Amino acid sequence: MLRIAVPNKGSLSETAVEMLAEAGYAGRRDPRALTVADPRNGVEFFYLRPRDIATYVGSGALDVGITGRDLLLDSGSEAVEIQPLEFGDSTFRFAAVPGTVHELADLEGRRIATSYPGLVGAFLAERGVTAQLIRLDGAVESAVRLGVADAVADVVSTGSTLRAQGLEIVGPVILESTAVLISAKPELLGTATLQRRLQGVLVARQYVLIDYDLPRELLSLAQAVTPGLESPTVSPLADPDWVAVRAMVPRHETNHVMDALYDIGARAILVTPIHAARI
Ligand SMILES: Nc1ncnc2c1ncn2[C@@H]1O[C@H](COP(=O)(O)OP(=O)(O)OP(=O)(O)O)[C@@H](O)[C@H]1O
Ligand SMILES: O=P(O)(O)OC[C@H]1O[C@H](OP(=O)(O)OP(=O)(O)O)[C@H](O)[C@@H]1O
Ligand SMILES: [Mg+2]
Repeated sequence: MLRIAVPNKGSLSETAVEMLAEAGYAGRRDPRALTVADPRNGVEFFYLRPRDIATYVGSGALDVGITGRDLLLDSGSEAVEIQPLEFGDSTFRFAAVPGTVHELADLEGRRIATSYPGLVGAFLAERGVTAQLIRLDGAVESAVRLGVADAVADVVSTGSTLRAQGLEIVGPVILESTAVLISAKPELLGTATLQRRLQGVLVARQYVLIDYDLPRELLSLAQAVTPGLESPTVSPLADPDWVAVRAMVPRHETNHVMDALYDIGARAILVTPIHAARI
């Protein structure tokens, strides 16, 4: 049984659980359950705090896990990132009251509040900056106004939490984070299947199938617009001068592609979602 750690709360939890369901795995019937066995798929799920997942996976107690890149690096765990999962994107930044900090060097000797002291400490040490890290559990943006820190280092998504506390982003990007699959033993039996299934979910989310009919003589023009992954499927129609074409297209390009195909001379252009994929 492959033992898989899944975030039980927080920003990453809902999408992680959805992705696993789309990948055909069993989920929790009881939302408070801490474990779910899925013998048919040869896996067992452990629902854990996202911050703890890298620790469990790094120690070998669990085989793979879903967590944030920032949380992985902060933990100092032995686990490594084996696949980005294309959700839970965030940036990790310093912030301070406008006019007080202009560049990284201005943080020298200052107090920086953060829930990610491992990540921030390593970043500062690599750049030769010595600061006092104030470790807080959350709502770190309040720390400056309340006088326990001179700056903060935290997850930024829209930036509205920072602004509401009278702070602005300062200094370099500490990290671009995203949800990732992590493991300390990626060669373990079953990990590759999990990865392929999750990749299938990503492909199904990113691509659609496009079908259209086309005068045969225009095929090379249309093929340039819809090259597909390998190459498009081209099938004969009853009318020997026409062909039917099928290809995968990035979802966000769908309408541009349909316009371009129509202009070339394609007709009966149909788009359908991909339910599941194994590439
Ligand atoms: N808007 C966001 N706020 C916080 N974390 C986010 C956000 N968007 C993505 N993330 C990612 O989610 C992970 C943090 O999740 P975690 O569950 O620890 O904190 P949380 O979502 O703030 O939940 P809570 O603070 O309620 O426990 C990090 O990897 C972080 O980069
Ligand atoms: O840039 P924004 O879109 O405002 O989002 C970022 C904020 O959201 C998170 O806080 P959360 O609500 O999880 O509270 P916490 O600080 O207690 O973790 C994060 O820690 C930032 O404070
Ligand atoms: Mg939070």
